[in-house]
Amino acid sequence: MTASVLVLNSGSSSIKFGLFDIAAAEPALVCKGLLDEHEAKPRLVVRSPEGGDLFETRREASDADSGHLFADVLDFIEERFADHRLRAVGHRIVHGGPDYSGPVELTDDVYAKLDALTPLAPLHQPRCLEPVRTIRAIKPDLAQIACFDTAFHHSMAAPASRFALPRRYEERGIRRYGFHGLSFEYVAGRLAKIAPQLVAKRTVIAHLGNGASLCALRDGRSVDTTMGLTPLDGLVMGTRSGTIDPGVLLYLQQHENMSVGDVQHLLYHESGLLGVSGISADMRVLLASREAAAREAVDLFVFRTVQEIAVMAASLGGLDCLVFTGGIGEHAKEIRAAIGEQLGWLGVHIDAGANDAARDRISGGGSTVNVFVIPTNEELTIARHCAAVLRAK
Ligand SMILES: Nc1ncnc2c1ncn2[C@@H]1O[C@H](COP(=O)(O)OP(=O)(O)O)[C@@H](O)[C@H]1O
Ligand SMILES: CC(=O)OP(=O)(O)O
Ligand SMILES: [Mg+2]
Repeated sequence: MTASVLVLNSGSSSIKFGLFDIAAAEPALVCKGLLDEHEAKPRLVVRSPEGGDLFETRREASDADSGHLFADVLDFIEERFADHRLRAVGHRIVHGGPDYSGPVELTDDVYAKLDALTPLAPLHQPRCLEPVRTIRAIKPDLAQIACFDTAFHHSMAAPASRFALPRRYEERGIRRYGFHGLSFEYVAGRLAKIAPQLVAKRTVIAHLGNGASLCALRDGRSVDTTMGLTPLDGLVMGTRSGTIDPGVLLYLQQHENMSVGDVQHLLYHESGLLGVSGISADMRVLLASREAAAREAVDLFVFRTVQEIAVMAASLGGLDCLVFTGGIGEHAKEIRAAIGEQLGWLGVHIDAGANDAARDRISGGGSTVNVFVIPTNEELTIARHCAAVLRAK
């Protein structure tokens, strides 16, 4: 029997999963898939590592909570990969709060602590935790392991981690945590393989997806990031505002008759690319649109990303390396080109041909900053953590 782990990656716009063989030191992908809840009949798709179709099923909307779809995934794996022994399910958990700087087994106590962090990631935490409960109900003896978006940033110290609030709030855990850590960890590892001479250099990784954030790294460790207590801070995102004058929130509540819940909904679900364009949260749609408002939303996304890259460079005292990742970072060459153009003053020069090809290094000869595109792999990071936890058991 081959030992394997199932990895679930619940993001704000997608639920991805992967089955990994963990017999060797490096986990090997056996199959991957997607739970697509956006269509009328939610769909489960499973593919081979090369992308070939292995399995697809749809559920009637009335019968389509993701619990049922997770049960379908487990059934499929048991049937199709009968020679595998599933040792654990690894979960991407967005918020780990102050307590977790590494992966941890999901006991009832841990689950309760993570559930209590829901107000700090209302868009994500319930989606991350729901499959834990479903799988516990179906397979109570199967180990489940939490891997946190926040863990990679535990190396971040004051002043980067601090808000300018009275200190008693920091004592209660109100500080900057940062997210997308599983992605930053993977990309930093890949960069160390592709360009080992750059590990000690001043690096910014731009994870630009539906959620988006930057990480400033020194010696491969996070020293600053654009997200804070919640994944609402920093860059413009699909439906999230990113950094906003806190006075706006007070004004909306005091003078626009909005409740706290209304403001939360506005900032998490109605803002960002969707709010500014009035068209879509999807960068592909905006880039293809001829509407002025679509262009303006894209311009604001680029402008804020450029500004924050400069902020990260200030935290590092300069910039030697810039890496693009995430759905937009990996696929939207127009966005990379626009960001590169506006960062010329910082020594960034992106080669147009290399940018089109989008493989590894995309900086031109005259660039003092090494620019890369590195596709992220949060699932593999989780599989590695799970394998390490199981080995230590
Ligand atoms: N070819 C592409 N061109 C431009 N944007 C793209 C392309 N492919 C994906 N994207 C964008 O990537 C974003 C989703 O990023 P992704 O990292 O997959 O999301 P999530 O944060 O849910 O994991 C969407 O805005 C989507 O439009
Ligand atoms: C933390 C976060 O924003 O995640 P995602 O990009 O999956 O929305
Ligand atoms: Mg994501």
